[in-house]
Amino acid sequence: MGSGASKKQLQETPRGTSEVKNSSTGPSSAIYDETSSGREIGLSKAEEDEIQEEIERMAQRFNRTGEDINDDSVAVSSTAQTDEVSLAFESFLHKNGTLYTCFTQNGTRLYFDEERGLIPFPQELYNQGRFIDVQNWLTSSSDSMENALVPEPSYMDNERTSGFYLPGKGMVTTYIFEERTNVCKYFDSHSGAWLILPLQWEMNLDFVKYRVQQVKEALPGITDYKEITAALRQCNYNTDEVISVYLAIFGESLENSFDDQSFEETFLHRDLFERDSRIESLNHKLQEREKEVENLQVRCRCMQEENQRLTHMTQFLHARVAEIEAEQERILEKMKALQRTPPPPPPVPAPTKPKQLFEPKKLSRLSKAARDLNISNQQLKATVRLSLSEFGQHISKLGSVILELKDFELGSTKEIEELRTLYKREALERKLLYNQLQELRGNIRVFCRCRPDPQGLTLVEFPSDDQIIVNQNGSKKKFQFDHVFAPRCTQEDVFDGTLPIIKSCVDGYNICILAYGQTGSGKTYTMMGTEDKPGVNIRSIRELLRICQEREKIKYTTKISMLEIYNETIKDLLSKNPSNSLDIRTQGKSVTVPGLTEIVVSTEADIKDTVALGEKNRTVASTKMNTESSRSHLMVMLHVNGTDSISGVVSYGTLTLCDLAGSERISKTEATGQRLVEAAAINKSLTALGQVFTALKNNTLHVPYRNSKLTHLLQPSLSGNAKACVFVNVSPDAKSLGETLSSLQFGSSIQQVALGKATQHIVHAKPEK
Ligand SMILES: Nc1ncnc2c1ncn2[C@@H]1O[C@H](COP(=O)(O)OP(=O)(O)OP(=O)(O)O)[C@@H](O)[C@H]1O
Repeated sequence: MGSGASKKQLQETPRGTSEVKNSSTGPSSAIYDETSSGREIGLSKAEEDEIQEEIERMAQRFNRTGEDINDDSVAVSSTAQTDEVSLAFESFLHKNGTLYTCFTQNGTRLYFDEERGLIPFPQELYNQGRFIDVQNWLTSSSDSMENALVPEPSYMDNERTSGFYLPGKGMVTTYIFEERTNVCKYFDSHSGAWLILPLQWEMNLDFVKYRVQQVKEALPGITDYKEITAALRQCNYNTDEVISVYLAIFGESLENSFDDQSFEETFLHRDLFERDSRIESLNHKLQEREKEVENLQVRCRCMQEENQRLTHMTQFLHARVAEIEAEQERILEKMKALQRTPPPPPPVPAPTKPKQLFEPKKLSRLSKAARDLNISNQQLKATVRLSLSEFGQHISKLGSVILELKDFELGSTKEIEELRTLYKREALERKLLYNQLQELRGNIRVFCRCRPDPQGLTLVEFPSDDQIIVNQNGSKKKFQFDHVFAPRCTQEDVFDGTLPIIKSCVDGYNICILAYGQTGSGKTYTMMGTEDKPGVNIRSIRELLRICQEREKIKYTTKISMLEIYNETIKDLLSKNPSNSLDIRTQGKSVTVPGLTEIVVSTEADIKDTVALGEKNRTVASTKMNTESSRSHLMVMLHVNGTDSISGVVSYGTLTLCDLAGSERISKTEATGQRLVEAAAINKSLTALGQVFTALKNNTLHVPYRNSKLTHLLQPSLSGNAKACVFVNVSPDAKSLGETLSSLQFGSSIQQVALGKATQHIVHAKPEK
């Protein structure tokens, strides 16, 4: 291969386009004709030679000679001169982002393949890309290239790392890799540059559309076309890769559906997850701080004790010194007195030798002992004084350490207070998020209420406002609910818990509140309450009336009906003949009780009168039947219909308040006769209720609503149209342990029942003129 390519040759050599056109047939050549935009690059002779030499070197390195290449070539002209090289370099941009630099030798377009060396440019590539004006292309992307050459600041490393919540996987770490991906560009004739095609336009390319469709068919759950296009971009337009990425993240669920709601749920989940981890770390910090303070307090106490001990010791030493001084004084006095004492008168001569009372020897010994005593006393006093001053220093040091500790404790207590406030706020926000999620899913809210025990003996504990622990033979069983109302909670507290759910009744939602539990556990107290402490029934009706009256532009009618289900018969408690039984009628999704009395209420007095009438009839009926009220299910229904005078929207909401009969097992009641019949009826209806919840939880096609009058009547409230809330009432006493556990288990199981997002019952009527 020579280097005889001259400028003249370059000019005379037709542009590569026509050469290929001549040597190629089929559709590829046509495409090439349209797209080629190769440009000759003006080079000096020396540069040409240099390039030529480089090409030769490369060919040799790969043991490829010009002849070898010609053998391989498909479209090489045999008559062409072997040493003629056209230095009209052309750049071919493949769809996959590869840029081929070609040149023409002996009328054949060649390019350098890293594996095979110099080879003819393959025919099949012509319709897989296009020739580009490399200079313009480089100019258009020069900014980014320049940037690429500038070393990135170190913080970029951190910017590339991040975290993200993926459903089913939790928080995952992300890293922005520098990988080569295909980029779809368009030629902007105005600027003469290749620019990145915006995603929205890219979606309209047949090439992309086809692939998006493929992904969509494989994963019908993904509805966002733009998102799929973006994913395709990232995966070099490889549909298989996109599909496997989605499946890896979202799993099989995408093969079914993944609608807006699921996305919303995902985001809520993420927020919830983040909040949980924040709460956890706050909790951790709080615990650490509390431990620190506890340690400090212990240290402080030890120091104070030490201080006290030293003070006592100092006092004792002071006293001892005083004692010694007094003793010394006393001895000295005694000695002086002795020395002063005159010798006694000579005794009456006796036959024996007279004995001296104070021999001089003895006296001098005594005085020596007194001197020694004095010296040792002085030494002792000096030692004590030294100790005392050391003690004093020690005590003052201790005092300042104690002060420091107290300061520190104060600071820590403040910090703990702040942490506690933060913790409470996080917990509250978490609760709000959780509620939103529950709302979205349509989960049944389950509240637990524990009644007080008159004897004060209790087997239950309340570690937090959403947990209850039951102590059973030494082992502890923990249950978690949306809220747990401990015995000290008031009727107001309980009502506040239900308020967010109840309120939406005025906007056309069906709301249902059930009270479940054994006899005497406080169901009636929770729902109906007493004269001075009204329960959820009266309070919620009162609140709904208040909201209705507040909304001046919407005209509301509110009606109450009350019924009782006793031994599988329905009694109208507001009727003049409450003992007459009524039937249920089903029409489509609506379930009604034809003939059921509805009384319009608009004031609190109306509510009280109506509810009192219902209760009176219930008592009359139960007396006639020789039974107790708790042996039947009571349902109070408030129908709230509103008409918006401006928009003409009419809403239909119903609030169903249901005080269920006692859930205790027949065996425990030891019922016989009439009581056995009642217990069997209750058992049947509560079992049916359990079956409905189980079917809903398992998403089965058939939900056995019609297995009892109770579930049949509750169908509209438990079939995805409504928001439902269940109170699990429990007693804390030992003899109710079994029933308490079974009620709590029932509550736990229905917590997972998701009714789906509640539907608003509204119609658009013509607005009033
Ligand atoms: N939280 C509470 N605070 C004070 N008293 C309560 C509470 N819960 C229940 N009681 C009292 O306990 C007694 C039994 O309660 P209640 O009648 O509400 O139970 P119940 O579950 O409805 O029973 P039944 O199934 O027989 O109707 C009542 O005297 C009630 O006033």
